[in-house]
Amino acid sequence: MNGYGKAFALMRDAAQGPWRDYTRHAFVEGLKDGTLPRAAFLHYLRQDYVFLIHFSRAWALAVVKSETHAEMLAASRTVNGLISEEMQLHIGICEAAGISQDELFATPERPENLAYTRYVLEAGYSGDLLDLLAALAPCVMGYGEIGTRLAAEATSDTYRDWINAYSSSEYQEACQAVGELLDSALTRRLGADFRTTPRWDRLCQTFRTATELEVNFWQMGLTP
Ligand SMILES: Cc1ncc(CO)c(N)n1
Repeated sequence: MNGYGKAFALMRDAAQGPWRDYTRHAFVEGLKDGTLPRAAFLHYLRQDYVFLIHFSRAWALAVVKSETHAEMLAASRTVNGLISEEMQLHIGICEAAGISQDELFATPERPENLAYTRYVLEAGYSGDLLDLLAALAPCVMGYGEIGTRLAAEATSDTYRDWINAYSSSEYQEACQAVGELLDSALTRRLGADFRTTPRWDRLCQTFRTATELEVNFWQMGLTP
């Protein structure tokens, strides 16, 4: 399961344990077999809507931290995809469940949620595009992997809309574009042998921390 680029595969392999905890979390398995309680799913979705607000801000910061037109284009496309596609999924599912947009927008942010997005934003504020992308990659590609696997393995249609959104060709193409952006940004700033540079280990550490914060986010989802 790959196709999201060279650097992503290396960072994921360096964070194997947390990556497994993230992509195979009990919450994910509940989406797969339909045993996840509806209340937990809706609670998660409301928190995730708030997450996506700050996540979009972090991708907007990637436009600010870009050094080429191609980087700006890739980052701004991701901002647009988040705001015009992914957040619409949340609004639509919540509306169908009787949660109005006003209620959704007024969702109080849980600390696990806040910790994650502000960690990502801080990586970008105090670092360069590489620090920011290392913190952003687990979110984008993790859901890409989860979506692909669940589309193949789901034994229930209960959460099919959610699974379809993240296994869709649009979302998968977005993951591939972010993978290419990560590879090219690394090569531009650190050279083709970016793995052998002093910064590489720190970037892998940022990727690992963001992955651990994803695990906490699923755990929060299980406790409405
Ligand atoms: C917590 C979280 N991580 C990643 C994604 C994918 O964008 C999401 N919607 N929510």
